[in-house]
Amino acid sequence: MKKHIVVIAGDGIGQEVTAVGKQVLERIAEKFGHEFTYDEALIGHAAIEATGNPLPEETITKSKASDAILFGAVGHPKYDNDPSAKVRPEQGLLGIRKALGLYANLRPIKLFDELLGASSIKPEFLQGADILFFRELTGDVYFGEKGRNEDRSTAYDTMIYSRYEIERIAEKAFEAAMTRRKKLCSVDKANVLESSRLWREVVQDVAKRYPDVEVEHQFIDAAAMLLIKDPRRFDVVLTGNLFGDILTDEASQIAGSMGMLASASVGDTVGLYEPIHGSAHDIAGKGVANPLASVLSVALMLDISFGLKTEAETVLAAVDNVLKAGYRTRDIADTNTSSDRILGTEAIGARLIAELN
Ligand SMILES: NC(=O)C1=CN([C@@H]2O[C@H](COP(=O)(O)OP(=O)(O)OC[C@H]3O[C@@H](n4cnc5c(N)ncnc54)[C@H](O)[C@@H]3O)[C@@H](O)[C@H]2O)C=CC1
Ligand SMILES: CC(C)CC(=O)C(=O)O
Ligand SMILES: [Mg+2]
Repeated sequence: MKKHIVVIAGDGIGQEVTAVGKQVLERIAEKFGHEFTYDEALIGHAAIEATGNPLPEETITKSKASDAILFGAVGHPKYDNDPSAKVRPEQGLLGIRKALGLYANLRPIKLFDELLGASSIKPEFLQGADILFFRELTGDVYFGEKGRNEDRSTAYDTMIYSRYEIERIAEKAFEAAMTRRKKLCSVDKANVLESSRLWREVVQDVAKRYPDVEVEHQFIDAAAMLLIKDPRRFDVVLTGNLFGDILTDEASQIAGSMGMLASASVGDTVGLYEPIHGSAHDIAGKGVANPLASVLSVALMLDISFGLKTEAETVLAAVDNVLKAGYRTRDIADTNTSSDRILGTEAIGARLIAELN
């Protein structure tokens, strides 16, 4: 199979983990006789430095012409600590999602058995947890009108959703629930927010077309609590952009670490595959970042964009085997991990490649 992949590594650990993700793609192509070609594109802080723009036009053009995108992360402390910055790396990521119509962000939360001890949640509440988040990605407060009043002493961001935006992501989530345990939890704040009341209304309407799916509605505050109290009660979780962003960082603790959660951003055009984490300034450049979220994002790309199920399963099995052999990056190490098994980003990448031989 011939495929063209654009690699947008971005900032901080985005560079480090995406290098491993790309190596896995290259190894899979070699092993299964596929012809994958690659191009690189700029985004975020790296793009601002080079062009003044967090999302250069060329990045959009290259992305639209590709079969899939492997994305790393954006972000730089310079902007995080400067509230008045006019351009920000994060605009690059929000911009590419909008430009490519990537309205559905699928975030699977699956605990590898070997990582039961890595989570801060007690193992007896975790075993068997398997959740698929559908986070809406191109609407909500991230894209609504925002601004300041004249003397800049008041600021606003608008939480806004249209029926159409809610309906299309809800349909995707219900379709997924039909292939899983047929349970769907929609998360909103309909007791307070008008946009959430529309959200709930539309989800209830879509639910009528899926009578086999057991639907529940939870408010975001309670959902955040239930996720940690009893993660196994959830199958598919459907929610908006902001709530999904927050809940899935929380859910990373079910899988052991932010470095374990992959995602697929899909919609109208080409799919973009990205770890859920950011550029992690605190560990960037130290060679210790966990690249498995990028590798698991590659598995999602092989499966969803290319339909290469065996290849995707081969990647998952390689990750599982590396973990079974006891290798860990330090974020997923626990008291039972011997120090010679705690590896850096490149070294665990090399173990994975060896596993794929
Ligand atoms: N998708 C993206 O590009 C995102 C970008 N950001 C940006 O990233 C920058 C840092 O933001 P934070 O709030 O610190 O979020 P973050 O996700 O970068 O890091 C949060 C915590 O998780 C750890 N972590 C994250 N990924 C890891 C990995 N692969 N291996 C080991 N540990 C990992 C970090 O060391 C940090 O302690 C900011 O500029 C922010 O705007 C934040 C979230 C998502
Ligand atoms: C720029 C942010 C919205 C990125 C983020 O935190 C995410 O998509 O999870
Ligand atoms: Mg986030």
